[in-house]
Amino acid sequence: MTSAPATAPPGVPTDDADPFAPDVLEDPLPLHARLRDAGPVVYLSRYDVYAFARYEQVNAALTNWQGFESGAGVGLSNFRHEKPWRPPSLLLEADPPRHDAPRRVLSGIVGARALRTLRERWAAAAEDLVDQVLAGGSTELDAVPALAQAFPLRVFPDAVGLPPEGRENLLPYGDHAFNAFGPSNDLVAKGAPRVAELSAWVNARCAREELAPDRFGARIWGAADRGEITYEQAPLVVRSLLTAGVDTTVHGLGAVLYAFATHPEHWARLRSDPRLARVAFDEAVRWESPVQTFFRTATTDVAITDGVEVPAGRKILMFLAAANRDPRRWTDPDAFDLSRDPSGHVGFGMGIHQCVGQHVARLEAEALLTALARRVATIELAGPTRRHHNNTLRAWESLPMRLREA
Ligand code: HEM
Ligand SMILES: O=C(O)c1ccc(-n2ccnc2)cc1
Repeated sequence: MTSAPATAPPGVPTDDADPFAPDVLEDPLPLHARLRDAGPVVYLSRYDVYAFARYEQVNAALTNWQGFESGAGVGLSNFRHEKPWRPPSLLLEADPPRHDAPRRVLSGIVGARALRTLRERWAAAAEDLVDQVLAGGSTELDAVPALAQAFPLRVFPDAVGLPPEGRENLLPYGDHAFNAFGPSNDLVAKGAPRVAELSAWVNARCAREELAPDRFGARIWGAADRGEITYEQAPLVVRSLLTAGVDTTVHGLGAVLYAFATHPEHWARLRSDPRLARVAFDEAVRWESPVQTFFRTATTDVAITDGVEVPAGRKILMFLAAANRDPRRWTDPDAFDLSRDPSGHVGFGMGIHQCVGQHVARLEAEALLTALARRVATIELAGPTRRHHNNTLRAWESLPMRLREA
């Protein structure tokens, strides 16, 4: 804690922490606890933003789209004052009414009902991948490239209808996009040299002629044929899928694999009842929160608690991960617990912007975990783990693991 700078609002505690500093990205838990304990809202003087770390305030902000808008950007940059690095998202960075039609179209294409036809195909793809990694019997591998990255890249680009060439661009493009929600720090600078090339590749893939028929991408263009969105909007909606669709699930799968590798008793439970795969994934998303933070902008003076308000035009920083471990909301929040009911967690957001891809993520996780549970008796760490730093994502760089075949 430091002395409050001039612009600190009266009655709001101040903290000069840098949530995007390497030591915090390596282990954000102490900062999350400090911010939760400091109060319902904390002024972060370093970035001139208002932080919400408790479940109550994060949930309230997520569901108050009128008071806290996305249209000025959901990163630190305020689009009212700064030019976005790319044309804003028609979903993530839009408010009603502009947000409504793109959202309706996308939820019709990647929503739970729409995915039923993919269930068997993705289950088979997961079994093939597990057969491949277990080819020589029990094995040691790095679960990040071998499973967490390999499986989404095996199923998602095909589901979108992308051509086979260049798919290796998806991960670095998404990594940069998620860094770009944060401050212009070393992580953003690291991605800068490739932004033009990666953006050009992604933008080119959004064109109708690039996309295989009757897949997610082509169906977005089909919605434009029916007048549900315009032909100008269609490629940007495809871009949302390409930006969001890989890095998120890669790190969601990394989180759930790490959770099981460090909780052998839960792996045994999953093996005895593979139906636990879906709740295990949601508990891992609560526990690890692969997407850690998002910003909003106050559209008016918004009252938070008695006498404390966020002034119009200011940015708030919602610590989804801190809310997901708030002892005011969760019993034993730091435990990864398969018996817990994780519903209500904010790892996928809440309200009108709640993750439209959550069903894709759950289906990928269910497919991979079920295939592993069938074939792998024990899963354990087999060496030092390494974090991958990103301004928004909680991620693993390396998860050395030993898989003992059943
Ligand atoms: C573990 C995986 C994932 C996590 C943790 C996650 C998390 C989130 C969160 C927290 C939001 C809310 C953003 C906000 O309130 O500003 C969100 C929105 C969104 N997600 Fe995801 N996501 C995941 C996977 C996906 C996937 C696989 C897709 C695409 C197939 C996707 C597409 C979207 C889109 C388009 C939005 C914006 C929705 C809107 O603004 O109406 N996400 N996601
Ligand atoms: O429209 C975009 O570019 C975009 C949309 C959604 C995400 N996202 C974040 C968490 N789940 C998905 C990222 C980028």
